[in-house]
Amino acid sequence: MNNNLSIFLDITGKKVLVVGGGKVAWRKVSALLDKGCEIKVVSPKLISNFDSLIKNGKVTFYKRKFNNKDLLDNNIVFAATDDVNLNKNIFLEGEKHNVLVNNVTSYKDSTFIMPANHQQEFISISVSTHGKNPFLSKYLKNILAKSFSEKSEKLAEILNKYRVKSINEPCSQCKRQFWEIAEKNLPSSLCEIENLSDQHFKYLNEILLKEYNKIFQRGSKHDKNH
Ligand SMILES: C[C@@]1(CC(=O)O)C2=NC(=C\c3[nH]c(c(CCC(=O)O)c3CC(=O)O)Cc3[nH]c(c(CC(=O)O)c3CCC(=O)O)/C=C3\N/C(=C\2)[C@@H](CCC(=O)O)[C@]3(C)CC(=O)O)/[C@H]1CCC(=O)O
Ligand SMILES: NC(=O)c1ccc[n+]([C@@H]2O[C@H](COP(=O)([O-])OP(=O)(O)OC[C@H]3O[C@@H](n4cnc5c(N)ncnc54)[C@H](O)[C@@H]3O)[C@@H](O)[C@H]2O)c1
Repeated sequence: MNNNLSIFLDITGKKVLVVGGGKVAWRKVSALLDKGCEIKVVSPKLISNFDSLIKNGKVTFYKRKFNNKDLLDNNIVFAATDDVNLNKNIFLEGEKHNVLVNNVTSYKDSTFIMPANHQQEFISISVSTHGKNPFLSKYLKNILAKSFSEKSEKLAEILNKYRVKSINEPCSQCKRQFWEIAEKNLPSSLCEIENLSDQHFKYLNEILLKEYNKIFQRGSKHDKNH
């Protein structure tokens, strides 16, 4: 087993430093773009992918080697250099100052690791092998991404309607009952979701609406009587 906690972290307003300016640093910066955080890169060299980001102010670049003081003013640091010892040192310094460090050359000397991620409007898919096999994470994520296409988004859209509708309903037992019935009426595999036709979606929506009205009318009577 491992001690990793899977979480989705809101990084709006966070100060993020990427140490290194190669291909891996670029991948990490790409994942951070448009997430509302402040991105700085420190590295003596940079690949040209960074040029436009620096020009349009999305990334602040410091053309020099990392020094330990760089850690102090940041919430999250990516140690993405090709120097294994330096990356480990950045992690150890981060531990001292409670800064979260992702070390791209050692999952053991990291506070957190990045999963392979595929993001859609309603659904995100993240796969990790607890640091053991990033190729496998990427491979599985790509397979899953194909299955989670517009059909699962459409399903999410329908189900979200009932989530919004029921969120302020006082009867939590009714909510549980509604989602149990919903589950019974849903496909039981990704493959079946992919095969849903517009007619199926229409039918599903009709069933859910009928069940919703039945359960919550029953729910309000239940509340009045007790
Ligand atoms: C998923 C992804 C997310 C991302 O980076 O955003 C990610 N690595 C990706 C790709 C990838 N990485 C590597 C290859 C070449 C094949 C191979 O060597 O295996 C490929 C494939 C490719 O590039 O096609 C090499 C590699 N990676 C690490 C080491 C060092 C080590 O093993 O300790 C080495 C050896 C370096 C060397 O030998 O020189 C370490 C890590 N890589 C992780 C994440 C974390 C664990 C994730 C997990 O739990 O599975 C962790 C621990 C730390 C971290 O970086 O967060 C991203 C896919 C993005 C996408 O979806 O496209
Ligand atoms: N975690 C992953 O997903 C993953 C994937 C592939 C490779 N890797 C490993 O990650 C490392 C980086 O890979 P890359 O392809 O980006 O390498 P790279 O050689 O393209 O880039 C290394 C960068 O580190 C910078 N650097 C070196 N010393 C520095 C210092 N003292 N301060 C600041 N920056 C410094 C260099 O200027 C360069 O920009 C390699 O060791 C590689 O084996 C990790």
